[in-house]
This record gives sequence, C-alpha cells and structure tokens, in this order.
Amino acid sequence: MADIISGTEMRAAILDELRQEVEAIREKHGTVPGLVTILVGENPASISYVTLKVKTALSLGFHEIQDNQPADVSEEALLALIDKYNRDPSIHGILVQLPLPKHIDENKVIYAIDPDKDVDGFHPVNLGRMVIGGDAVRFLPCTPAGIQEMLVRSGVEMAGAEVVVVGRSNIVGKPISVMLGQKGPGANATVTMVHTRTKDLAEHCRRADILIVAAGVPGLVKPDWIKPGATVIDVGVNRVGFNEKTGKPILSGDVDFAEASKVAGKITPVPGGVGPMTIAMLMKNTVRSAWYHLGR
Ligand SMILES: Nc1nc2c(c(=O)[nH]1)N[C@@H](CN(C=O)c1ccc(C(=O)N[C@@H](CCC(=O)O)C(=O)O)cc1)CN2
Repeated sequence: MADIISGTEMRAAILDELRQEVEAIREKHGTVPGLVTILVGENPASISYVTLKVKTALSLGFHEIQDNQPADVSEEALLALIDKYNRDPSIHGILVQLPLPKHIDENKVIYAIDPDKDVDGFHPVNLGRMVIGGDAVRFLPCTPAGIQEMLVRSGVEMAGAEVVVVGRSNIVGKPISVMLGQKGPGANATVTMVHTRTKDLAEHCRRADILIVAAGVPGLVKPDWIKPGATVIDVGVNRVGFNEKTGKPILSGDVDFAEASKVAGKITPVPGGVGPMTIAMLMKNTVRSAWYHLGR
C-alpha cells in the first residue's frame, strides 16, 4: 500500500514555522502581516475556502480584513476596492477569491492587483518572474507551491524524474509544469503537460514517476494508468454530493484513491492533501510580502 502524503500534517508544520516569523516581524517592526480576502457572491465552495483562509490568517496573528461583496457588484466597484487596498500600507497581501461572476473580467481584476501584494501569484508580472526562476521569483502560485513543498518534504527525488501533469489551467497545470522543470533544488524534472484531449492520455500517465492530476474530473485516473511505485499528487477537489448527516459536501479527487493506493508508492488524499497546502502557501506568501514591504 502507498504511503500517504498528508497535507494536513505538513500544513501544521508550516504554520508553526510561520508563527515564529510573524513574531519576528512584530518584534522587529511593531506590526504584523496584513491580508485582505475579497469574496464576491455566495458560491458555497468559495465561501468555505475563504473562511478557511480567514481562520488560518487569524490563527497566525495576521491583520485580516474579510471584504465580502454582493454577486452583482460592478467590475468598476471591484477595481476601485482593489485600488484602495493597493494603497493601504497595513495590507501586504490582496486575495480575490476565484471564480468571479461572469459579468466581471477575471483578468482585469488580477491585473489590477499591485504585483508586490499579489500573494496568489496570478499577476503576469509574478508569473513572468516564476518563469525566469531563481532570484527573480517573488510569489509562486499557492497550489503549485504547495505541491512542490509536499514533494520536497516527502523526500521525493525530482531531479531527472519523469513528471506528467494532467491539466493546463493557469492556476495549477501551467505553473507547476514550469516550476518542476526549472533548474535548482526541488526541480530539474522532465515534465510533460497533458490534458483531457491528449491522445493516449493513459499511456502518458503510465510513464510518470510523479503524476500530478489537476483536471477537475472525478476519478479520471484509473489504477492501471499508474506506474507501480510512482508518486501520485491529486489536485482535484470535486464536490460529488452532499452528506445530510454531517451537513458537509462529499469530496472526491481526480484519482480513484482506494485502487490507486494499491499501485502507487506515495499518494495524496482528498480531502487532506493538496488543499490544506494551498492555504499554507498563501500564508507563507503573505509573510514574505510583509518582509518585503517592511524593507527586510
Ligand atoms: N484566489 C484564488 N482562488 C482560487 C484558488 C486560489 O489559489 N486562489 N484555488 C482554488 C480554491 N482554493 C483556494 O482558494 C482551495 C481549494 C481547496 C482547499 C482545501 O483546503 N480543500 C480541503 C477541503 C475543503 C472543503 O471542505 O471543501 C481539502 O482538500 O482537504 C483550499 C483552497 C480555486 N480558487
């Protein structure tokens, strides 16, 4: 049976490390990292992610502003709000929860965030810095950064490994493909990015020493798509039903976890895998941003 890579346990360790940094910032500068989370509308998944982010930020002692806007807020009003936080010196990180309602141009909103406060790492300036790599990097997108951190902390050898990434989103597939193919520690892999329209998708997956699945299709990857002993990172957090007893959604990954565990060497669960790491990395980026703004 595969070893389970627990994002929940790793998140706890990372948050402990960050708590010490928050203390160091407080002692040195008499202030704390400031994060604003902007939520538009009432998408249940977004509400639950933002609630987790706010709770985590407060548990670390951040200055946290939760700015909720109605679903029909105008694009203009949202851009004005971002401008306000861009100019607020107590705020080091601005997060706009995605997806946004259809009448708002997501790219316009992302571009409006000051790249030096873009703790999501979605602004083209930060994506460009990520592609350049090395010292140019400022904020890595949170889910890919969480995946890389999980691999490093689990002792998975990436240098020379065959990595197959299923999915080509701007949030996960594209950035993680670049990051793991970079020169440097926790990288140097040979990366293939595929998607649900790739011919012989299963065949590509079978070559992977590290298989990263971010397609948003529940149960897409079957056990016979996995090379025996491979590391499988399941990024899918799909809501496939609702548990009336617990009052919580039923979550399923993009990988058939029970069967895949019999073939893989290491595997991440859903829930409790990549998701918690996404939030830990957001906190890490916000602490990093505070250091930058305070002139470390
Ligand atoms: N502005 C952003 N929007 C979105 C991002 C993002 O990084 N920035 N990523 C996703 C959603 N996401 C973060 O916002 C996210 C997804 C999942 C989790 C998580 O902890 N999942 C838990 C289960 C939680 C549940 O009950 O639903 C788990 O996997 O264990 C955190 C954050 C899209 N939007």
